Amino acid sequence: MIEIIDIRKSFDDHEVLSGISAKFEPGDNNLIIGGSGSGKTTLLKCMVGLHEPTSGSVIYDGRDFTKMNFEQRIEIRKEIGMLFQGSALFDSMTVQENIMFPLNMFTEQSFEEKMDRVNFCLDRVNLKDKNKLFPAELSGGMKKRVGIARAIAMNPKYLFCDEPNSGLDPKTSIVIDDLINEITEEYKITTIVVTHDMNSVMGIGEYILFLHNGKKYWDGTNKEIAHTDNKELNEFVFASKFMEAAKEKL
Ligand SMILES: Nc1ncnc2c1ncn2[C@@H]1O[C@H](COP(=O)(O)OP(=O)(O)OP(=O)(O)O)[C@@H](O)[C@H]1O
Repeated sequence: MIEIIDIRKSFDDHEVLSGISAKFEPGDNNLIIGGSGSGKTTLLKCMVGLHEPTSGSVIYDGRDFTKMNFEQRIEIRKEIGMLFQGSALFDSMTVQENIMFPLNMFTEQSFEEKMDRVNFCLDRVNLKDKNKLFPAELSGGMKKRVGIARAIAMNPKYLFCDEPNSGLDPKTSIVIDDLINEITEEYKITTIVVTHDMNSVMGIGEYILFLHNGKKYWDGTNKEIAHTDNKELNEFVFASKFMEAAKEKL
């Protein structure tokens, strides 16, 4: 479980996160949603240590990450998998080398052990035998799947995904959502997904944290979201005529 307590973040005098608290449970797809500039990516970066919060705490299963020094944080970093926006694969490396990268960085495993893990992860994301391809030879959806394979290579307890569906067609987006959902349940990972994709919200949002202007405006489940009277959330989720009409049936 990851708990964030009263997270604040300012850049110069501009406060972009104003006291966010939430609990993200293992085995659940935890989604952070909100309009552009609402602070989603900044919150995610504060959680993994890419930004230091101005104040507040990030607790990983009882361990206060915010109080740790660089060395102490390494242990938690090893337990974190990240799927970055745009997949962030190394273009000069093959699929296999990309997935092996964290194993080379963080483990003392033999080459055979690492190969076993690479092949297991590739199989898990339905990319068996694609080891030798380079990122330029993959479709957008395949790149995301390689990104997921790399993110789970270290068998993470925590998985962070920053807009996993950006740039994908609706059908491929659902494939990626389903994969994240399956992996989360199967390995009881505490998964946190930053998204603006309404299909994801409705499809896999077991816990949804809605940010607006750097503040927590609402949290709840995808079942509850259609029945909220929160004005800002309604305007965000049901902005399109299609979603407005769909709401009646939810
Ligand atoms: N490194 C930075 N320095 C200064 N301001 C920043 C920095 N990073 C983010 N911001 C500001 O913080 C606010 C929140 O940005 P953030 O990227 O977290 O929003 P977001 O909800 O992820 O947006 P989007 O959906 O467009 O990616 C914005 O006003 C942005 O300009």
